[in-house]
Order: sequence, then structure tokens, then C-alpha cells
Amino acid sequence: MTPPLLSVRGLGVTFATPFGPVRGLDGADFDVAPGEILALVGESGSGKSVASLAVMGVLGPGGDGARVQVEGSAIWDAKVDLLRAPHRPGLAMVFQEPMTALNPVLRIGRTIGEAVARHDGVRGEAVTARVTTLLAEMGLPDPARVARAYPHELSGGMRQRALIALAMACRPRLLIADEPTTALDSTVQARVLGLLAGLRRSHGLAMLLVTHDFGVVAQIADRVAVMYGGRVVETGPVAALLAHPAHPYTRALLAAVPRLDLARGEALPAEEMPGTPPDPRHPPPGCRFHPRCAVARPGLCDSGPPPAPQALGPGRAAACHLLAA
Ligand SMILES: Nc1ncnc2c1ncn2[C@@H]1O[C@H](COP(=O)(O)OP(=O)(O)OP(=O)(O)O)[C@@H](O)[C@H]1O
Repeated sequence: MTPPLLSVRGLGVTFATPFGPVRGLDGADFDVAPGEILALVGESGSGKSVASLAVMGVLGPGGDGARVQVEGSAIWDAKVDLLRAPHRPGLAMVFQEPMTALNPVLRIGRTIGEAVARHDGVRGEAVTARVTTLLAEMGLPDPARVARAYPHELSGGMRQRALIALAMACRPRLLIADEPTTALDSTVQARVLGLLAGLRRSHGLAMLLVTHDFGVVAQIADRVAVMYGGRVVETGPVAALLAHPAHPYTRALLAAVPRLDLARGEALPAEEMPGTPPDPRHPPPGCRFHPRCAVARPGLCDSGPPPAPQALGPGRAAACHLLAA
């Protein structure tokens, strides 16, 4: 088996707030293989963004025994704090809202040019040439004109492409994309997803894709990691996981997705998930999903944390008391 490009074990993040510590991520485990697209999915507050920011080094990860490795080398290790370097070689990030991620008072070419100069150690014409190539590669017509534009002069889709060009300036092997198409309308969203899929093909780029949209997952991802309450509760290849979800939370999440294949007039299935995600300051005892779980067993699911994820088939695993019972 190919060793993972990114390996994350026991990753945790605690925020100090005026109301006390908030455990935003509580021991997340996942791997991304070279050239693979892994989607992190889950409800709002499940820890998807915190996980991606912690891997990127924007938030200091914490947690007993936490370990983040890229190509087998630790970029962060709880036991060797010196490795907590702000720079993440081989990783780059694309944020959800390009209007805030791009500097509004700098021309696009200047922003990307600074990244090119820093990463490639080049100056002058070489920077301009690389910026133009990057923008053209993102499918932007007239890249020289786009390079001279300010962010507000571009459409949302063009800005998102410019932001992807900025990330690609660092020649990453893994792109972390946090809801990269959420702010776009559906036709532009499809084109940006097509661009990301093309970059994976042409550059062998791996991706950690944060999304709450199963349409995006089905369209572009190879594997899914489902998050709940700051932990990964189920992982698996997209087709198998969508067809046969094993964890009660994954089943409830998929049942809540609106369907377009119903005949006109047919009632929408009332599958709204009861309750709300756990409060990270006071998580429920036992399995964090048990208060909302349709099949929870009193005395088992509320008594202790679920066992370690159990293998369910090729590349599939889930952490649930009932699977182990
Ligand atoms: N700066 C912060 N201070 C305190 N708590 C935070 C902070 N950022 C995130 N959290 C908490 O961490 C938990 C995980 O948040 P995160 O943003 O990762 O969720 P998410 O799954 O990405 O949700 P969304 O889909 O809404 O972006 C939440 O309970 C959130 O309230």
C-alpha cells in the first residue's frame, strides 16, 4: 500500500475563551494518499475547518500524542515541540471567501508574484512569466489583464481561480481547500470543481477538501472522512460510504440531504436530524452522538467513548459502540 502523503493522528485544538476552554477538535485521525482527494464532511461545528487550519499550522495543534506527518516526516509532533514550525512544505491552502483572502489593495499579479518570488527565488520577468502561466492554467482568459486587476474588479469565480493560482504558486503536493465553492453559484461551482479535478490530474495533486455538500463530495472526492464533535466517526471510499453508510451519524446526515429525484408532488421525506451538535464545552458522556442517535442503546452508548474505529472492508472504518457490540 502507498504510504500516505498526509497522516494525522490524535489532532486536537483547544481554544481559550472567556467562557472557559473550548475543545474545537478532539483527537482527529485521517490520512490522505498521494494524488487523492479526501473530503472532510460533517455539520457546522463538527471541526472540519479547525482540522484543516491545524494541519496547515495556522492553529497550533495540541493533544496528547498528536502527530501530523507529510511524506513520513513529522511536521508536528506533541513529543517534539520544536517541529512546530509555521512553514508547511508541500502544503497550500485555498479559503472559502476569496474577497477576504486576497489583499484588496494589491493587484492580483502582485499578490501572486510575491508568492512566486518567495517560493521560486526568482525576480523581475521570471515572476511575471510564472504569474501569467499560473493564471492561464486556472483557465482565466486574458491572464495579463487579470494580473493587472484588483480583486473587486473580478467576478467571484475569477477571484476563486486567482486564489487557487496563489496556492499553486507554492507548487504544493497537497492542497487544503476549505469550502472552496460554497460562495459561488452552481454553474461557477461546477467549473471550479472541474478546475480542481484537472489540477489533480495534471499535477498529481492531493487534496483535503472541507465541505458540507454531499453533491461536491460525490462529484470530486475519492474518500470521505465524516466528522462529529471534533472527531472522525467514519471513513471510506465515496461510492461505498454513500451507498452503505455504517455509522448512525453518517446515515442521519445522508438522510437529511434534500433529494431532487422525487416525483413532483411527492412529499419530502421528513428525515431532519433531531437535536443539535454537542456543545464542545460540555460534551455528553459516552458517544457524543448518542443523544441524537436513533439506535443508541442506554447503558452502552452513554457509558463511555466508542472503541477505536473498526475496519469494515477495504479502506472503510467506523467508530460506534453498536458496530463493536
Ligand atoms: N476561534 C474560536 N474560538 C472558540 N471556539 C472556536 C473557534 N473556532 C472554532 N471554534 C469551535 O470549534 C468547533 C469546530 O469549529 P469548526 O469551524 O472547525 O467547525 P466546522 O465543521 O468547520 O463548521 P462550519 O461548517 O460551520 O465551518 C466549534 O464548536 C466552534 O465553535
